[in-house]
Amino acid sequence: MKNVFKSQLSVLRQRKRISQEVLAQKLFVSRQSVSKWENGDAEPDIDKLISLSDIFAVDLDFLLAGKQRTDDLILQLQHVSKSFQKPVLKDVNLSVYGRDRIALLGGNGSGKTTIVNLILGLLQPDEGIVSQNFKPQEDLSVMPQENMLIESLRVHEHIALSAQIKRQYSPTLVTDMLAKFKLQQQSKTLVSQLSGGQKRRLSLLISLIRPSKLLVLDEPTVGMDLESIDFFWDYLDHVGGSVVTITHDFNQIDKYFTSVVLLKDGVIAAKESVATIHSKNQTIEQWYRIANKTGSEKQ
Ligand SMILES: Nc1ncnc2c1ncn2[C@@H]1O[C@H](COP(=O)(O)OP(=O)(O)OP(=O)(O)O)[C@@H](O)[C@H]1O
Repeated sequence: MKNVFKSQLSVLRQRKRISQEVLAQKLFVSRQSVSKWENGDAEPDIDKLISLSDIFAVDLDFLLAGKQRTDDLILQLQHVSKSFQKPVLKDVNLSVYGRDRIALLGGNGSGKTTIVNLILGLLQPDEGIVSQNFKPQEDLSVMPQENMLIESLRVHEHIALSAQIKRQYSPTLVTDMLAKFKLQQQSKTLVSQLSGGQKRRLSLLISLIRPSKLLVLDEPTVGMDLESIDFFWDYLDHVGGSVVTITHDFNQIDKYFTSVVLLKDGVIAAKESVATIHSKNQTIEQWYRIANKTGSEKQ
């Protein structure tokens, strides 16, 4: 348990943006004790473990072993196959739990968007089952790859309309969201006149108007400048619920995700928790490069 725990502790602490010092104060221990736990040189006793799971709002299983509770299952793909002119997905199994943040990885054409479309119900599997343990109309939020914005509306009108559709409208919501997403100056701009990055920001804003159990994102940071990318991941980190994202933004996967799923040749070639990868002193990019090699490249 030690190896996974030390990585979980460090990831959860950084995600909460608290220093070792502050965590130590909360637990009435020395900063050196927290440092030793994160280095794997010592382990906390059970009282401290329980306090840690409270502070990070995670289950003990998740804290110790990166495992989620099975009663928290919100989405499951079981033996899912999908073909177009040729097989794209073959017998894919994937489970998403309550606080999962899953990065879907794989080369071009490996089937990532097809999985997302199956999750969203935009496609039906040829074989197998996609079961959702939530109400899609209320609990599912999406930021698709293509811009689905209404270009003829002004930014503030679009936010107000989306909020009304999602039954979240309040007089202050539009101004609050514009401020949070740094789009105040574009409030009266026509959506058609926004830059590509501003459109992605507005898409994200709209997908987050309503809290959801599952947020699905397809290459969300494509077309954003560096400042917007940082803002995006930082903001996403404060979103409750589970997140399934297609992204190859490896630095961010290291920081913000709980597990990675690698698609190759129509199957899930590898699935691993980020804590386990870190416990082997690998970054996600290093893990991906090894796991995604073809058989002949590995020899
Ligand atoms: N509607 C469709 N009709 C025919 N073929 C399709 C359709 N959708 C996807 N495909 C094919 O299925 C394969 C997987 O496509 P998919 O978009 O899921 O891959 P991806 O991993 O998301 O790729 P990328 O990284 O390039 O976005 C590709 O060969 C693609 O051409």
